[in-house]
Amino acid sequence: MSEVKYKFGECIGKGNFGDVFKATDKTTKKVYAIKVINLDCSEDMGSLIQEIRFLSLFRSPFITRYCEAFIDDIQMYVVMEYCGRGSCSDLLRVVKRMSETLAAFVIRETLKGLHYLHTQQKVHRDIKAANILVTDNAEVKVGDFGVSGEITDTHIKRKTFVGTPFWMAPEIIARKKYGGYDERVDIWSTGITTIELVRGVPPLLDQDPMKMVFQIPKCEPPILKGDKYSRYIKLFVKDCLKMEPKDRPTAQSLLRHPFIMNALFVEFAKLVESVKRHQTRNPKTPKVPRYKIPLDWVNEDDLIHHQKHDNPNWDDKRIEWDFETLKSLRQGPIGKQDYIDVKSSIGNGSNMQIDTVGVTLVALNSLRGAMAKAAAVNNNINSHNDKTSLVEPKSPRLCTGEVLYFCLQRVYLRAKSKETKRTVLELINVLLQYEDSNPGLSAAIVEEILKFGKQNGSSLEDTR
Ligand SMILES: Nc1ncnc2c1ncn2[C@@H]1O[C@H](COP(=O)(O)OP(=O)(O)OP(=O)(O)O)[C@@H](O)[C@H]1O
Repeated sequence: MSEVKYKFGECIGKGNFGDVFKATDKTTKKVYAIKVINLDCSEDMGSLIQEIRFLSLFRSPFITRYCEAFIDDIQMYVVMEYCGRGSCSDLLRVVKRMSETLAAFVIRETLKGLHYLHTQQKVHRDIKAANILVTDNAEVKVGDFGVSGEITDTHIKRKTFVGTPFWMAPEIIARKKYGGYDERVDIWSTGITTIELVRGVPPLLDQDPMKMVFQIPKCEPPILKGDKYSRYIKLFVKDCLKMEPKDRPTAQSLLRHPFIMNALFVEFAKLVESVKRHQTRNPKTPKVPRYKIPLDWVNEDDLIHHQKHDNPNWDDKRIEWDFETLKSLRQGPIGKQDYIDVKSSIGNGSNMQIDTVGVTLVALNSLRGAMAKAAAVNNNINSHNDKTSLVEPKSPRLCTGEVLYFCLQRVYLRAKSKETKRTVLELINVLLQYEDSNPGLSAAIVEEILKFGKQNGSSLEDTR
């Protein structure tokens, strides 16, 4: 373990690839944000570091600066400019939704950042409120460009469930059909982010992300409906969300859009101030990082949070699940239609090339592969008349193991926070990977739950 020039403070965010920490340069005392990415394999690290070096040459007041990157063990540390107010998604957590003038300001600055990136031949690929950062002085900066995208191009990310597809342009999902994609994917995501800012959530957030992946390239683009929105914002969203990428305006031309003319810095600065006051009155408990960093790199005051993930008895009392949806989920046994939906959404993916979506092609393939293997194993067991097997291989519905993934998808929908959703996706991913090499685990879990249900049916009432 090497000496580092930074002292790590609290964990301020958790992304798909790792945690973000506030950190201080021990000599200059300057504060930075450091993204810690768990790479799990070393071969891609060199090219990632190269990429960060390249990105660190970028200079624009509308993008967060990359300062440097280093590696320790299997983790890469990306040192970035610190944006003290976090992301626009953090702001939305407090204010729920933004007025059109506020959203116009955020989008204007985002478009300036995108214009800069596009002139540098860089496509962001992941524009969403969570990647639009805000400084203490109410400056808005595009963050997280490059890093996530570059990881996408390595096998690290392809093995993993990443993000959610709600902001994703159709051509990223159906690359073959569109013959690739370019910077205009960022214009699509800007349209979705505009809706997210004024409504608090992107369109179709209540949908199953697995189904979304297949629907985005097929369905009509989302529109911003309702009398409370001006025709300018509706038109702006419509212009960004053109199915055909060549019909979308460039970032530069969108800067002259009538909606953008509404942008008011003063309003936004007031909002940032009021959120700051709110956060001072209700300080956030620092997040417990997912990945360990060497404890002697950590500031003493923050040690406790870094150590929590080592403590299996750590009891975080936050209620993470949307129990309101419990009733609708309990309306009776899951219908056949539900099963078919799951199957058909998996089946529809076969002719699509999927990249950085909530459910990757690899994950879907491994689900299919794992299930095929599990079915084969079960068939084999049954053909040998092994009476202990509960699996009906010729069942017209899902095989036993698939039920687990179906249920986990529903659990995903019930999770309230983004972080919990991610954890559920990770769980699905871990199961899929294990299932791939050792078919039968998912079926065994479902069988045990079914057995338990049969034996203890009445005691399975609401035990929450
Ligand atoms: N430079 C920064 N300054 C201050 N806070 C930051 C900075 N970068 C990220 N954060 C905080 O960390 C959170 C998580 O960021 P991160 O980029 O890891 O996640 P994400 O964008 O949600 O997911 P992904 O891994 O797909 O990029 C942000 O929402 C923000 O609150």
